[in-house]
Amino acid sequence: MDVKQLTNCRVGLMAWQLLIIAFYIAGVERHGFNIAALVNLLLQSMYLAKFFWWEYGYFNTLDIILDRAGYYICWGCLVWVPCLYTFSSYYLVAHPPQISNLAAVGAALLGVATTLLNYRVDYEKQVFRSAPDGKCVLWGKPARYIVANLVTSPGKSRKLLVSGFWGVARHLNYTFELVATLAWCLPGWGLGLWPFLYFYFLVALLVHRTFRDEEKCSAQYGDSWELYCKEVPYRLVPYVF
Ligand SMILES: NC(=O)C1=CN([C@@H]2O[C@H](COP(=O)(O)OP(=O)(O)OC[C@H]3O[C@@H](n4cnc5c(N)ncnc54)[C@H](OP(=O)(O)O)[C@@H]3O)[C@@H](O)[C@H]2O)C=CC1
Ligand SMILES: CC(C)CCC[C@@H](C)[C@H]1CC[C@H]2C3=CC=C4C[C@@H](O)CC[C@]4(C)[C@H]3CC[C@]12C
Repeated sequence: MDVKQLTNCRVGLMAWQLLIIAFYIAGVERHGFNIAALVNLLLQSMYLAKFFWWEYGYFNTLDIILDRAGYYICWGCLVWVPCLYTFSSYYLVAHPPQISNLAAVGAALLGVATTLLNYRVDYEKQVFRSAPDGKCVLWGKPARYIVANLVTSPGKSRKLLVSGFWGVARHLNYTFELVATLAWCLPGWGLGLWPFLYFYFLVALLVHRTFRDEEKCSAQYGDSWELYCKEVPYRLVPYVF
């Protein structure tokens, strides 16, 4: 049995989905139907559906490859995810959204677009890594890549994609994820800072994760990683960071 698949995917993320449905129903029972609360629920449900669609790709990430099934992951997924990740919906139960229907539709469009883009970035890497010899087409052109020698296993190498989104910035999946999260928190606009609690946490987590992931890549690929960073100089937002 895969302990991390059980804690992260089966318990943590399914609790996230069930709790936000319960919070939405509690909000409707208290204050009646509100389109902004529905947008908050539907955007997160879309994000979670996308996660389960892509779940196989998750098995190649830091959480599964690098982290052990210790306190950080177990407590994080069993307690932190159900409490903090659902917080924007929890807050709306006692404080009904104040934004207009038009603003709610705007948030919905932003959320759908950035969730799809987040998926697309992860998908491009998955397609590239599973193509024989890295031969695949991205954005209408054959994918370009750097052959990165593995310092940790001399004689072996892997390919680093420099086409498509992976040629624009080194962690564009995080950038789109942050905007998607902001979009589902927007129904709490005008209710103070609390509805955005998960968004602040995610900014800190993902900025820290860019450094953690790159430390791992630098140790793994050495000079080849430096070369990739020269080709793709920005982490999250081109020309900014
Ligand atoms: N909501 C949340 O709490 C969080 C959500 N996420 C989301 O989870 C998803 C996965 O993110 P994450 O786990 O951080 O990992 P990533 O999908 O960003 O993968 C990072 C790994 O990909 C490989 N890689 C890096 N650059 C390239 C390249 N140019 N070409 C090919 N391979 C490359 C490296 O591994 P190697 O070369 O060794 O294979 C690197 O360690 C994302 O959508 C992210 O937004 C992530 C963290 C938290
Ligand atoms: C205790 C805390 C300060 C920190 C706990 C962190 C963990 C609970 C989270 C760290 C990384 C998180 C995730 C990574 C990637 C994911 C893919 C995404 O599409 C869905 C969410 C998640 C599984 C996410 C879940 C929580 C973490 C493991």
